[in-house]
Amino acid sequence: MSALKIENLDISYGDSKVTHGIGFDVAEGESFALVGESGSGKTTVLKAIAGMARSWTGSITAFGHARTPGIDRGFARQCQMVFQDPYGSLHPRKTVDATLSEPLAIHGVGDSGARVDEVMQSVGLDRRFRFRFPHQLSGGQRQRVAIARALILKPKLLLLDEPTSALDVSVQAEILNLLKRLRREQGLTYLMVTHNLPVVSFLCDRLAVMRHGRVVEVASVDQLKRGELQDPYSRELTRFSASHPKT
Ligand SMILES: Nc1ncnc2c1ncn2[C@@H]1O[C@H](COP(=O)(O)OP(=O)(O)OP(=O)(O)O)[C@@H](O)[C@H]1O
Repeated sequence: MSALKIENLDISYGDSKVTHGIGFDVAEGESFALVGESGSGKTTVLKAIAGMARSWTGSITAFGHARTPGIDRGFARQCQMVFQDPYGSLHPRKTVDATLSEPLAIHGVGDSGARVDEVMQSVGLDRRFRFRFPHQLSGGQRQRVAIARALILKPKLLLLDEPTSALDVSVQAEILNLLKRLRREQGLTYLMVTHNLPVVSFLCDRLAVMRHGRVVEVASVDQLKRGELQDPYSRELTRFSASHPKT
């Protein structure tokens, strides 16, 4: 079974159609990147999968569960999103404990104290941060909280929207290593939007290249590293990519 299957996905904002017939499959345990030009619709695809796009047609299926438009709690248990800016995505007046307990309460999961402890430990957040507010944390700690919140319901699939681009360079490597370890330890599947091809090489197995709202090529990261992408735009995009990040 695929972890995620996207078929013929057209997403619109008002009268404006942003994506055209998007389709790709992500295997269970795979880390898959969406790359491509700015404005090509990468984040919009993640938002549609996460239930944050109002108007779309086509199909979005995670672990055999077809998403229904709007709130779909069954889908949310399987699939959670981590946003680019951990400061903007965390509620300024909620402590780490409140942020992490909330999804458990919404989904009626008991024993939140133990689960909050467990997830904080898994993302490397010290217990003394539990009752701090976002402004009392560093950028890297805030992104760990955002990742912990995404993991609290034990989803199998994480949607990662530029998860390190808002962070200081020295912190980016820490978060990338954390994501790599979490995937290995918890058997997670990732769908990640990024502009950073070395990050793709470091964390992903395959990639789809998007342009003008369409997927122009799906390739393996090995093909990317060997310079074997076929589509002219993909080749142009990857010309400047080189090595792995030093993590
Ligand atoms: N809320 C919105 N309302 C209307 N149009 C939007 C909205 N969000 C995005 N768009 C438009 O949809 C298109 C795709 O945007 P999207 O953010 O998905 O692109 P992207 O590939 O992720 O770009 P980037 O790499 O710069 O983040 C753009 O033309 C953008 O202007």
